[in-house]
Amino acid sequence: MRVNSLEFENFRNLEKNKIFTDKNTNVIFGENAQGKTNLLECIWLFCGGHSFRGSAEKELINFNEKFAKIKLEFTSQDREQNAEIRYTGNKKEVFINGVKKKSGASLIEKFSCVVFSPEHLSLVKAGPGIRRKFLDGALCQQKLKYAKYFSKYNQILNQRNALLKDINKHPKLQVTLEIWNENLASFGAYIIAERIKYAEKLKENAKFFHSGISNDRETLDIEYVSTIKEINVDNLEEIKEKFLAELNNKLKDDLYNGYTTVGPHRDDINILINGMKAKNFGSQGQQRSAVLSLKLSEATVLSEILEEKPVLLLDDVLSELDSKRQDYLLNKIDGYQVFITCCEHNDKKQLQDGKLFVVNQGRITEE
Ligand SMILES: Nc1ncnc2c1ncn2[C@@H]1O[C@H](COP(=O)(O)OP(=O)(O)OP(=O)(O)O)[C@@H](O)[C@H]1O
Repeated sequence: MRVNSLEFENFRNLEKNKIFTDKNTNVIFGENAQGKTNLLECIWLFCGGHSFRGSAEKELINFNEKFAKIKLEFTSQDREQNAEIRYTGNKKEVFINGVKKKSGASLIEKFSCVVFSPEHLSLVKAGPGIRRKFLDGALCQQKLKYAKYFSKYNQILNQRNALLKDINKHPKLQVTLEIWNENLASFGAYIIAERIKYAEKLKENAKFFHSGISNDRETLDIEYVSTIKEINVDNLEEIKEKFLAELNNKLKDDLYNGYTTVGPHRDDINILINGMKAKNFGSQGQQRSAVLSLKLSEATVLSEILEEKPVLLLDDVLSELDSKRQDYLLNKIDGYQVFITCCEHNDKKQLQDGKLFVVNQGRITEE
């Protein structure tokens, strides 16, 4: 998959323009607050979702204007296609190959990107909730069944937690707990198995990318850590039984706390560099490299599903990385079209092949 050109009018601070992109690497260079991230965001919106900065649609329109228009010409499955999004207030109209679509969701099947933005560093730095969200987000996108089971699991979990609180006041209610345990364990077993399988795939690819970024100096490992032990992903019935046993073991704790203390909602993934937890022992550069490797790995797994490589949008990845790591990101990610922002002159000089776009107060020029 690749972007051929991008056109925008009244989009954030970007001056009306049409740019023709390189099929491999595109460096977006400029000082702070010039519009580099706005340009990546503009491409990202064609994936059908919302702004990766969580902005409302009307915030995408230039402060002084009433509408914005963005247009993408891209190649997917060897076919040249185009998509256009028009924003008026909080209203959005989507056109694919000139045909108006009912909703933005129709873009999802047409165009895909994987984005890295500095907020993704929380994958290493923050608590387990962010890492679970990373796994669940990817799996919900890949498998409808996962999305359904995940939503069911959370409903049942909320109901079980409410019941735990009620039992403290009305102990007779405890007999009704069994049915919630049974359901929680059924859906939970599937979630755990799918997450472990996905984490395994991520691990293999992330190892490969991290060894490239670090010039073979570091080994990255990812391990799924479950509150349910010794799991065989091919035996859902067995996982369910183990989950049920664990729910019974922890019943006293759960009643005391008023919430469920075991299950996939309490699981995590460990991200290890050279065998040590990146969160506790990794340098800034190592943590950034680990997250990048994870995101590149996510893109590889997605490529297998799409049978085509998604476009990579890398926002502000080069800072805190030494020149060898930067060289890998600028010149050695094979087969992907990459858009990468930077604000240091030395960083852009490392680009061996591809296009360089300079952003100055929203005006984009090709150098
Ligand atoms: N709707 C809008 N209309 C006009 N300007 C906007 C709008 N939304 C954001 N901006 C402006 O865009 C600029 C920020 O652009 P952007 O986030 O792309 O910066 P950047 O070049 O990526 O900077 P940095 O290197 O600091 O990350 C800000 O000056 C902001 O005021």
